[in-house]
Amino acid sequence: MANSSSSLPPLCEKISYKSYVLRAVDLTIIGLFFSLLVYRILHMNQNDTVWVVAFLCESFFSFVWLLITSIKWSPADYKSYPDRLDKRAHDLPSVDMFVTTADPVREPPIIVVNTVLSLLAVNYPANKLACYVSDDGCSPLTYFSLKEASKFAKIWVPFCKKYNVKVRAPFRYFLNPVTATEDPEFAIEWEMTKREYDKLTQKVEDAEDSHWLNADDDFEAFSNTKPNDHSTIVKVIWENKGGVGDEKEVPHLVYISREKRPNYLHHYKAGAMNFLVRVSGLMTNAPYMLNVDCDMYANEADVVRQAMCIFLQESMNQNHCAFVQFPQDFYDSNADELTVLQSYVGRGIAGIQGPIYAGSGCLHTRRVMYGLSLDDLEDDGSLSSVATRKFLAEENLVREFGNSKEMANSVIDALQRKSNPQAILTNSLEAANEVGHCPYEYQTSWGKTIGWLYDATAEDVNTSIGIHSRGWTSSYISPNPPSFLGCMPPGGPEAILQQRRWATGMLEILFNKQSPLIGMFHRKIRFRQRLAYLYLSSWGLRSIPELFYCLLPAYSLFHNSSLFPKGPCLGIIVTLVGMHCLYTQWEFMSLGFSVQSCIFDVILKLFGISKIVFIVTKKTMPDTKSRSRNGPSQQKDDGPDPDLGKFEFDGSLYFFPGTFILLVNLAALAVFLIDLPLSSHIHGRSGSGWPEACGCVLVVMLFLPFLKGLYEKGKYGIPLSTLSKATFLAVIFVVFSVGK
Ligand SMILES: O=c1ccn([C@@H]2O[C@H](COP(=O)(O)OP(=O)(O)O[C@H]3O[C@H](CO)[C@@H](O)[C@H](O)[C@H]3O)[C@@H](O)[C@H]2O)c(=O)[nH]1
Ligand SMILES: [Mn+2]
Repeated sequence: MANSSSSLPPLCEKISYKSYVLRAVDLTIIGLFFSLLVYRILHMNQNDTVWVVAFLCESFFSFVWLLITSIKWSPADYKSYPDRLDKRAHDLPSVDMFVTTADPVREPPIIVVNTVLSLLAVNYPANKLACYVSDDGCSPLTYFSLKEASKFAKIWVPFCKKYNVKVRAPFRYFLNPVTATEDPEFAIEWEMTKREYDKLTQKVEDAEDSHWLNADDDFEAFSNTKPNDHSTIVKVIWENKGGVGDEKEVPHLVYISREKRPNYLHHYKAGAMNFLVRVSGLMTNAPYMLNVDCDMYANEADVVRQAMCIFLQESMNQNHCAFVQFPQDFYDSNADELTVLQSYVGRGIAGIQGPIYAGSGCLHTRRVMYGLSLDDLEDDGSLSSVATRKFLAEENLVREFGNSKEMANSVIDALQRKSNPQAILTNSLEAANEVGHCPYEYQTSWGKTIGWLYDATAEDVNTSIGIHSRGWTSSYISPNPPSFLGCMPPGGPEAILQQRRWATGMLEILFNKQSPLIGMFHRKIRFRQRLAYLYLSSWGLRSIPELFYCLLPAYSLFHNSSLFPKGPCLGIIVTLVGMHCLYTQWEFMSLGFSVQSCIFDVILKLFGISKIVFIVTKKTMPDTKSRSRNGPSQQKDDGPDPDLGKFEFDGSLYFFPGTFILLVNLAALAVFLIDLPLSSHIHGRSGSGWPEACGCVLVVMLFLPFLKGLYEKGKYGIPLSTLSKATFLAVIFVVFSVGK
């Protein structure tokens, strides 16, 4: 492992992005919020309900801004130097790589195949890697595709290593044709590899509607199964037995699907992750575990080495890093908001106790996942005597990790940092099946204190709090080019469904036993880290004051009451809004995004809160095959897709609040403009006026995609049913606000 001589240059460096200008801006905004609140309190008795509601909303926004300022105060991340790794570490630690998939329709197997291939081909000793795919869909098609992929891997992996290919997901790699200047030997191999990849995609495509299933014994396990009703399936697709030539370059590949029965809780992805942890523990028991969603391929061959730079360096510094998180980047452009959020908020949190685990693109340490606290370790990283007694006693092992002797042994090895992988993977098949049974976790600590935690749909943030609460830190590295790329649903129903799942999942955390609200001052989580979790978990709640605030300007116009301060104090709110807009614009633009993209941000946040199940988001990929058939000459002139980034609507209730807000504000503006010539005579100084009208204009601008949706047709237009319901409610709203 790492050699501790300190004369060598470090494997990684912490980079601080502290900026006094940004701090000043953040503090000024807090100051403005504060003045506004004071003004509202001083004038409370001269104004009516609007004033009180505005005061409440603004108090909430001020609090959120306080949290944001605390988060962004000292941003940092790590830069790693993978080139230095070979000199430092003679024997790199092994890594188990996990991929989760759940639905062969929403997550087409060819996407899973590409992710798996990109992992099998990473730049790391093949005998130190193993790839496990968990399939919650129990799909023979996925299994078949992976089998075919493992054959192609014997061509693909050596090809990538020979030519030092950067992007090792074939569907991305083959987007760029070979250029004429390339070495002829390379060109021939490129053509050959591409042909094989095309064959693979063809086979996967054809398999969708063929009936080979019954003919092949290997698929027997899948007969008469339903995704939510079947026994455990564990299949070693490819075992790296050392061997010679190309074969020894391909790491192990294992397909697993845990038992499911309709009357058992399966805990979605977290349940799948815990099964992955157990099966890999039985088979290879690597000290590190990389996990990605099935659409997140490794975009950079050195990913694992980059993370190792942190782990191996940290262990020398006694810095106790539990996991290394890469940012979630996307190859389709539906995720601008998320990218911006990660860049500022992500790095901010990374500078406190370490980034929050984001569910994908992360390397975890197995020991930490087995529930260890920082206190359980001696300085040299071995278990303390108290921890040894606590964790390694046989009855404890059974109680915590379940009733499997093999599992208990593998846990002991892992906690004591002895890797002891199985000489022959298939020897562990029986034990692996056993730990996949529905009742296996019953009354154990899986999902409670061990592994991925269960009591929230946002299992990532929840698990992350658990780790930070035990005193561990984590590290964030965001190399350029990005290490992992995934896909995001386009703006519209799919995106809102996803955001709603996130919002509710995080809200569950606010109220579960790990809540950042309770126990603010005990446990080993740092205070500002807790504030960061509070910011994230209360994210969904923000929609309520935001919704009210969007209706206030219109209400005040109808009701002729003033919403904003009068006279020079109006300057407070103008500066506040102006500064905030400019600031957000700057954040987006400095990362190279357009102005429009930040508008989606606001809109997507305005939607519902209720309990929700984990509906897997739909994944799509660019069509490499049709491109290649057109020949390289036509590749470049694919103009920009005119529908790209357009907002889609459907008849669901999600679009109702947005449409309603838009209509109310448009109506208020219309009334204001008609009334304008008269109003100066009728209304006194206390009523509403231009500032409130400007407020309405601002709201309409925020809802620009909805405004466009009023005119567009088809899926880009707001459906008539939503429109009529929203109109109906808007009329009631107008009558109510005028009448009082
Ligand atoms: O019952 C389930 C449901 C989902 N998944 C897998 O979980 C992953 C994430 O699901 P996806 O629908 O892509 O959700 P996203 O919203 O895109 O995922 C983000 O948010 C999730 C939490 O809400 C995290 O788990 C993810 O890692 C994070 O990328 C996918 O690989 C799924 O196959 C399962 O294995 N079993
Ligand atoms: Mn996803």
